[in-house]
Amino acid sequence: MSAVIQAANINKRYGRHKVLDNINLEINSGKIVGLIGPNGAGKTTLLQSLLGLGVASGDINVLGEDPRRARSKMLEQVCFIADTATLPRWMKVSQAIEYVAGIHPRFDQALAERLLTKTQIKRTSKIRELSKGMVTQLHLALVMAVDAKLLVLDEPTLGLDIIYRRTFYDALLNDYYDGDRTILITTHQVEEIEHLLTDVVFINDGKIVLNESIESFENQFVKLKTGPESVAQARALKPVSESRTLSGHEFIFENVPRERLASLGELALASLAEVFVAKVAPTVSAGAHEESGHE
Ligand SMILES: Nc1ncnc2c1ncn2[C@@H]1O[C@H](COP(=O)(O)OP(=O)(O)OP(=O)(O)O)[C@@H](O)[C@H]1O
Repeated sequence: MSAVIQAANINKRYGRHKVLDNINLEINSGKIVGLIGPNGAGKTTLLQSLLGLGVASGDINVLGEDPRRARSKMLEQVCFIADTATLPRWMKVSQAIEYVAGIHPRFDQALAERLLTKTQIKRTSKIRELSKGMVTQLHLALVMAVDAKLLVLDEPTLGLDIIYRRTFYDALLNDYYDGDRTILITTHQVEEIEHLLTDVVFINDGKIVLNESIESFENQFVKLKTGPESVAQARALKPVSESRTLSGHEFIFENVPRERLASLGELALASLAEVFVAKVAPTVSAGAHEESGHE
């Protein structure tokens, strides 16, 4: 397995604001990596730095090239869709397809057309006649039809309804991903990508706070559901978060052996969203703890 992205000591400032704070990241081929962080965490800035679209200090190597020196060569093997991507409004859908076919040697026009048949978009429509969600669908169809080694998606399903979001992620996994390609994806809708990721990276305030394969994530974190009788014992084992539910209490633990927890209640897998909230918003869970301490 070879490294597709290697980034070491990446730093970036806007004035006095440190937006990327000594980021180190390595992503191997065949991985589907979720880059997850709250608003303003630095996700887009990091993606842009990795693709040479923004200037950051540090060592960056993407598919064997330094994107700051050989950006066009690197981009031949990369497909990128930004959350702010636009298409010329006067163009017809058919013209947009022909345009990409003309500039991208690895574009599969028939595949793009096939993907569009899963939407309401007509080839004869002008871009300005499409809804916002349909423009995104068109973008995604164009991007997924490019045979790239690395696909970078920044909030790809923003503004899309749940039915199309599901269709898109199904297509990404079943039609696009071949086990060799690498996909780096940012989204706020963590629950929707959880099942397709091989690896997860949490970023907060410009720093990576978690970087694990899903397998090791599932070993590391566990959820305990318990009744009031075991709350004190559970708290003594230092959960990373605690919340009240209708039926009792739920705790998330990090690196606490399951044998120590099993007698306190029911154990379950902790979801990415639950751990994300626990790791990235500790003040919120501390508040929940205080509240539940009154009983
Ligand atoms: N051109 C700029 N000038 C000044 N500050 C910027 C600029 N671009 C981004 N920032 C700041 O850098 C930080 C990271 O922004 P970035 O867009 O990378 O976050 P993000 O994680 O992608 O957020 P979101 O999920 O809201 O899109 C934010 O605090 C933002 O205000």
